[in-house]
Amino acid sequence: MPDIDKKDRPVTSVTDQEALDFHAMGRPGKLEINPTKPMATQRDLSLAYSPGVAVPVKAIAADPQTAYDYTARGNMVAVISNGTAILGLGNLGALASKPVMEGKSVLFKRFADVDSIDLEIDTENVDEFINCVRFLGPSFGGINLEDIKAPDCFVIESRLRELMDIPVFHDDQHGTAIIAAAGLINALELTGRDLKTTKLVCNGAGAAAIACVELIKAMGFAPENIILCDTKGVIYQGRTEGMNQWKSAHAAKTDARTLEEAMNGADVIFGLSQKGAFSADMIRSMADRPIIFAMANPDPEITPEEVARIRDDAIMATGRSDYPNQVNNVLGFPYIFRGALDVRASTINDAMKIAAVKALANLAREDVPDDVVAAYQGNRPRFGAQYIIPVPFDPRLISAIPVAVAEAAIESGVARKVITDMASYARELSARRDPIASTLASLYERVRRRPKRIVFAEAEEEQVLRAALSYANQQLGTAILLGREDLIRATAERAGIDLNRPGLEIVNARISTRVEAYIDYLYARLQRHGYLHRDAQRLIHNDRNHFAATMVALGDADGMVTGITRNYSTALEDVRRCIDAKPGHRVIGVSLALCRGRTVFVADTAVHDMPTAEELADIAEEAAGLARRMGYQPRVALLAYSTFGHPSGERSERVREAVKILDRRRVDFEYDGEMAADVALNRKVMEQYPFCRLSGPANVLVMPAFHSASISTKMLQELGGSTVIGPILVGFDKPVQITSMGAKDSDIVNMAAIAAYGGS
Ligand SMILES: NC(=O)C1=CN([C@@H]2O[C@H](COP(=O)(O)OP(=O)(O)OC[C@H]3O[C@@H](n4cnc5c(N)ncnc54)[C@H](OP(=O)(O)O)[C@@H]3O)[C@@H](O)[C@H]2O)C=CC1
Ligand SMILES: CC(=O)C(=O)O
Ligand SMILES: [Mg+2]
Repeated sequence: MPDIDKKDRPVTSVTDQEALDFHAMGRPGKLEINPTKPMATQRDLSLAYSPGVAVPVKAIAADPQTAYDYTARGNMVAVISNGTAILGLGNLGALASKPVMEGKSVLFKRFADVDSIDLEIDTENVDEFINCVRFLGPSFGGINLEDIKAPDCFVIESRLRELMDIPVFHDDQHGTAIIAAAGLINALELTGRDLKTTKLVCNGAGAAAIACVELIKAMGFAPENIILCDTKGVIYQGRTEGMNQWKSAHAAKTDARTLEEAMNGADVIFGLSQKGAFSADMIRSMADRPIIFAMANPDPEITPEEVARIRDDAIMATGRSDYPNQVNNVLGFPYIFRGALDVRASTINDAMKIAAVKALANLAREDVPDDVVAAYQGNRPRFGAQYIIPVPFDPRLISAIPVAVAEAAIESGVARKVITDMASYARELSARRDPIASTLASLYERVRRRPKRIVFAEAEEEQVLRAALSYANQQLGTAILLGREDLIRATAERAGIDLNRPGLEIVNARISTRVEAYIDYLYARLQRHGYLHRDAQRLIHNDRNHFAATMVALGDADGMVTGITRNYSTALEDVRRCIDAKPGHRVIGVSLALCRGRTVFVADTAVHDMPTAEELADIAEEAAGLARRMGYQPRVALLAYSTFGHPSGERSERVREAVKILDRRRVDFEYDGEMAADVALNRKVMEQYPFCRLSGPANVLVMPAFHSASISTKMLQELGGSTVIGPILVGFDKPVQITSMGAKDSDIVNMAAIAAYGGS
């Protein structure tokens, strides 16, 4: 008998006390509501409430579609339950279902930026429930029904679908069916099975089970190969006990009467019933390489550890987050509603569900990005028995699934808004989840229009190769992979990266025909700085940063990215030996801090330790230039601990002097200082200085020294929940970007895109 494999143990687990503490800490529960408009002044109140609010009221009365423009309806989904089938815990009532419903609402927001509110309706009467929900249509863009027991859920959903003109979707039915079907397609592929001949048993004949069976039949699974079981055993033709019309529709022609008999020789078992429903003997009796989806929550019908004790050839999935292969509707409902809302679909139909199944199944077969690896304790999942379905933290889900759903809605005629440019819709979707993506979206777009050749100086490293591949895949240009070809190929092989795709080009420094030209160039630059010809030879032959930077200097590449294998200042010195500052410019580092929808440029976060007044003025100019190139109107604050002379002090003197230098230079952007950070960033505090020349809160902060720049950006990141991009190097004559050591592939590709943009 096989040992319990380490891979089958939960990757995390929580105690009951931890779960209670988590829900109780801070503000109890998991949800709060935040306004989207300022509500600070008398004028704000006049606009948001009386009298201003009357204007959209009249507009909506005249044209109901404008509710999507003037209210939150179009992005708002209600999660509604009566608590009659809470997970696999049974009927514990409406109130007890609230933690699950709050959880679903939070997942809507977290994964797909859909606003959502939970509504627990305290009735088990089907008509009362329907009457309660049917009149809520004006409030929501969609209704997500949850944890309502069968068969009531079937009646409730179908009646509400008739009565309401927005999507009504019972998640336990269709969400579960979509994910299970996607996992099943991949598990069949991995075990070499055909949909038409595979034998499947489904334990449970409630909401989730009936929908799963219906969906896989619609996708081509042979009805005669499926047996459903419930608490009374096999649902066979002619059975009368505990039946309803939904079970009857799937009654099997079989002699099997118990789950045990049904599972004997079965290829696939779906558990949508209750904890512990599968015994060791049942699992033992299944066919070779069985597919076991034990999806009951919170505890599966059988655990992966138990299965591993019985046999080692199974593909095993559960509904839980702490085992591999989580077949759970969390992978579906946020993204399916996202796509449906974005095209204002009147319903979620079969075409949209099947599109979601295919998109999910396909995604699991692709290489995963570092963000997923980071979310899963450094394990990189690869398509196989332990990874048949994407993981919930996969950032690609937000663009892959809604696009497929929206396209299917449009094609099947249920969309009330048509999206014509799906590629740009996919980019908008990524930006919804990732503030970096949204900030850099227009930059990426510009690079796509004028693709660039960027040299990835450390291409023997796996994350650099992934970034290069992503750079090429995103049509940003050609990624030049610098390194020893045999090592690059070995890394690519290990990572499953195909180097033969267009947009990737290997440059082997050792055999490049350009080596002599690069040595001559470098020797000419360094000979009066203590370097011999053989030193230049050594740097070009042995050092990737010098080779890459010289390539860029001599125009063999448009830009470079490096930094993974060497600390920042060393990499910067390497580059500086090969490339100068642009005439009249100074090389500095600017970090972008993204916090609650606000972007602030902070400088200098890379080069100058204790800048002089002259240098501070240069830093202000360079940072303002970058802000402008990235589409912002710069408002530059030169920061200090004091504000306009108070309290006076020697350290602020340098900053005051820098402002005077900018005055003399007659620069063409707004700037002022010296000022404290709250004056710079808070309109109200700034109003105490009516003479301040900034027209609004600063978006470029010039720090008095490197230590304050570094400390403040790191504090913003750790305490303020900000996302920080950079430092971005500006001022070099040729585009060069340096990442931090250990940067993820997505960080590297952002830096490569910024380098490419620098040359645009
Ligand atoms: N992983 C996922 O994403 C999801 C998992 N689920 C899980 O599926 C299960 C069912 O949920 P749902 O369909 O919403 O609930 P329902 O109440 O609608 O249905 C429950 C079904 O399970 C059957 N059942 C209960 N216990 C057993 C048992 N020991 N043996 C055989 N059948 C049994 C019931 O049989 P009978 O008809 O005879 O009463 C009924 O048919 C839950 O554990 C839930 O957590 C649900 C949705 C999503
Ligand atoms: C996951 C889920 O919705 C359930 O178990 O009911
Ligand atoms: Mg549920």
